[in-house]
Amino acid sequence: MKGFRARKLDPIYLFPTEELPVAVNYLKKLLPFLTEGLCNKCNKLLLNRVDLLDQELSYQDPQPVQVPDVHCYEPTSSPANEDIDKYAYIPDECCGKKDESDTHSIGSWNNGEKGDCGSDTHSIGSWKNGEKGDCHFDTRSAGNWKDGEKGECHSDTHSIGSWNNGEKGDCDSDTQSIGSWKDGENGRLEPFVYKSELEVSTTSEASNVRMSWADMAQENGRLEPVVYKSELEVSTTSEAPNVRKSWADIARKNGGLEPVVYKSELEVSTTSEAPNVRMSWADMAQEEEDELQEYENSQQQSCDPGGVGSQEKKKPELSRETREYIRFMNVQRKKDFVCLERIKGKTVNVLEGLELHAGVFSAAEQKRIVDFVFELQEKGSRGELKERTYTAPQKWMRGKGRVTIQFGCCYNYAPDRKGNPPGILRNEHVDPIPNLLKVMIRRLVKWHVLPASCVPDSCIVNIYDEGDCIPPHIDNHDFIRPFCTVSFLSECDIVFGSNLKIVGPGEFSGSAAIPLPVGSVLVLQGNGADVAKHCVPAVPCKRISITFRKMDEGKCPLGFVPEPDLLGIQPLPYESDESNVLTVQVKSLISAKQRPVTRDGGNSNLSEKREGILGRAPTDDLGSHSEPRQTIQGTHSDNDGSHVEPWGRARGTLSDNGSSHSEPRLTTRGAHSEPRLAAQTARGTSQSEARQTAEGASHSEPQETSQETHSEPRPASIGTPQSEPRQTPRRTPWSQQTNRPREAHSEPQETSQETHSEPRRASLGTPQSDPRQTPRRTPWSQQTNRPREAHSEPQQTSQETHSEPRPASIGTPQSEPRQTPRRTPWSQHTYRPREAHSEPQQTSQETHSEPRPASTGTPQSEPLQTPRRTPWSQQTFRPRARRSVDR
Ligand SMILES: O=C(O)CCC(=O)C(=O)O
Ligand SMILES: [Fe+2]
Repeated sequence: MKGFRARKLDPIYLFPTEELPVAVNYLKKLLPFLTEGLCNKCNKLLLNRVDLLDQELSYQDPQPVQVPDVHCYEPTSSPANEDIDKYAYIPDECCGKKDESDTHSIGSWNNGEKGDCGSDTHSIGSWKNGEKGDCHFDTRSAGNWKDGEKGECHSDTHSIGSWNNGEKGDCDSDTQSIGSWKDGENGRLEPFVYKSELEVSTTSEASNVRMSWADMAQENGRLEPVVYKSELEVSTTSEAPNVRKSWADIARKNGGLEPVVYKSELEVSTTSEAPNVRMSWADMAQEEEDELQEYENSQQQSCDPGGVGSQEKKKPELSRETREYIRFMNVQRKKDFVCLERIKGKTVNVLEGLELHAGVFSAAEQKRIVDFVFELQEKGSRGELKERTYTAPQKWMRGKGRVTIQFGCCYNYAPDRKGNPPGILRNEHVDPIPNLLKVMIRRLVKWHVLPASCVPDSCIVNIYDEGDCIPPHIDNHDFIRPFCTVSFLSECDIVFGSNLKIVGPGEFSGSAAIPLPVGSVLVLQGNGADVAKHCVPAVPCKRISITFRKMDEGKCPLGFVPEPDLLGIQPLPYESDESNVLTVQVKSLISAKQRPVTRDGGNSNLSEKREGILGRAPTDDLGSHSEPRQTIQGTHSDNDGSHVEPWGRARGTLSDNGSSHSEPRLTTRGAHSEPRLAAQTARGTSQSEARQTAEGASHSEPQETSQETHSEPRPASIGTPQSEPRQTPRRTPWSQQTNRPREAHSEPQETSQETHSEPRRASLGTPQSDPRQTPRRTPWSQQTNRPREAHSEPQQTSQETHSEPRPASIGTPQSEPRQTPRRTPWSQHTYRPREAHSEPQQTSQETHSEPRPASTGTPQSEPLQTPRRTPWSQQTFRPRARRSVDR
């Protein structure tokens, strides 16, 4: 302690005192890096210094560490405690609570060969460095260091910046972690983002590409007719998949978007492989009379002269009711997600119950909502919201999590220092749901996104800065199902699986990665909500999500009064037959609209070629796109391409096109078109039955079981090269995702590796040589459903495996030494069956090795440090490759 005090002038003391505990904690966690390559002496010296700091801190603040409260931090009375509160220090020790839930860790680091956590682990900065550091029970750790051979965790884990860095750092559980290690440039909500967006949007080249809602949104109200025109043009082109550039795409560049980028997007967008259906929504975004616009008008009558408001003041030709109905009918709904896992000997579609709805919020609406969220954030940061409403992580801390703003109830994602369990804190109060968000709720119910029986009465706004994440978790059952989350600003993946793994700081791998398009609504229920955990790995650029949930009646905050204007919401009538006047009217309007326009001036029947945000659209009429929830179930089991189930046809198309893809998984492809039935059968059989199985088993089962559990059967034909050497997870685009069963047992050994090499998005068009340290995203508009060039990547089988189709035009140099994850457009994702058991190692690994979208086109030899993502359209639910992050 003496020596320590003598070093009081060390730079470490430039830190505010209250920040030291976290700094020291991080230092401890970073020790493996800091000491790597050092001689013993230096190593010891460094260790001693950190240790001294630690001792000093203990001396200064003997407070016990607290559990991280990811979404809802405990208020504290002192700055020092505040830090602790927010980052939840918990002793890293097994406390014997084997309730398969909630591991709360901050910066935990499993560094052993097997870093599996089989239980409820609450750790902060725990460091498992041994070969076995197994803990199959509730472990609460803070900054501990375990030298075990296995540090396994099979449970609900809430971690902040946790990092499993061992060869097997499996966490098959609910992990609530805040954060990736990132430079907490917190709250970079500078207006210039918008400015740059605006700049871009006004460039001539950009205008044509911007047909997405997001594109329009960035116009900040200046929705020039030409934009709509171009949107329409684009949308009618047959192949141009993606013109949609999100604000975030632009925003992330912080103003640095070169026109050439847009140009290339345009080029891509005009290529004709994938039509863009979104223009219809965009067109409809002009709905000045819709609810959101009305809200806008009522809230800011004086704002935006010449902007969206005035633009849209043009006299609508149709009644508001008709226009709303058109929009409603154009909502694209994907409800057939499939990712099979083997749980307790049964095959379970862990994505059963998930739905993705696109086109629910127009670009203009998104813009309003995002602006409103930023206003809320500012209010919160100024202390103008209730204490528990607004929570912002400390800016100086990497992996600090994200800003959260809660309404309706205070939700404790993890036990807090007061000992409150996860769930709704009935004695805490937050602000009521703002009007605009209530408008959103009404939209969600009216448009059949959420059932009228489940009108949300609470919500949480998540504001992710680049690098922020939400760790694996299952939403607490204080909220009933379904619930949903709406995405804004930028697309990102949400990863699902019964056995999610921590791959690195803010990086997680799982069975399936689903891209969340800007403006989309993901509905969670069934297995997708309760068997699979979900997480959002560190986002490549700023993102906002709003999660709407209805509280269980018995769990509402004391004194809670339901919002009167959320009562009695009536869903719009939906009738698939011609008896509904609106339906007829809308259909004729839409078919008229679709017919003529193509970008090149030719005629094209949009209905034949367009591709929706959720994948390739069915070739039939509107009904295909807009079928409400009730149609889903029946549709799943049959693959007849009926328009009740639009995506079945979409998948068929993809399968058919499989041969055209340059990706080497010919077998897989072949398998795609053929085994669909099998897949669906599997799905059908698994859903009801499997859920029960999975419910009890998925979260906390011991390893032996889990091994079997997770080893899924798959059609041999879909074999993914077992030998793939990939180091990091990759994602495959959505549009290529099919509902085929994953391949089981085809993989030789270590599951985990594959596991971690899972879903990724192959990069499109992002310069590989890019010196940036942070992930770049490829503009939506560049995302195409073209097969990526196969074998262009330097390595072996895996390469093949992962070389999925990608837009040739957007080809990214394969040899580039990328450091950060890249994403591939979801339009290329396919849900192919995962390959099971192809991995070389032991059972436990298998246990945790989840299905992953086979990769796509990324060179196996790539020195990636972080997971890469593969475009949606290329995504398949193949078994994940073993974890790629080798130490
Ligand atoms: O940000 C997202 O899309 C997911 C949010 C989420 O999982 C949650 O709020 O529980
Ligand atoms: Fe969630």
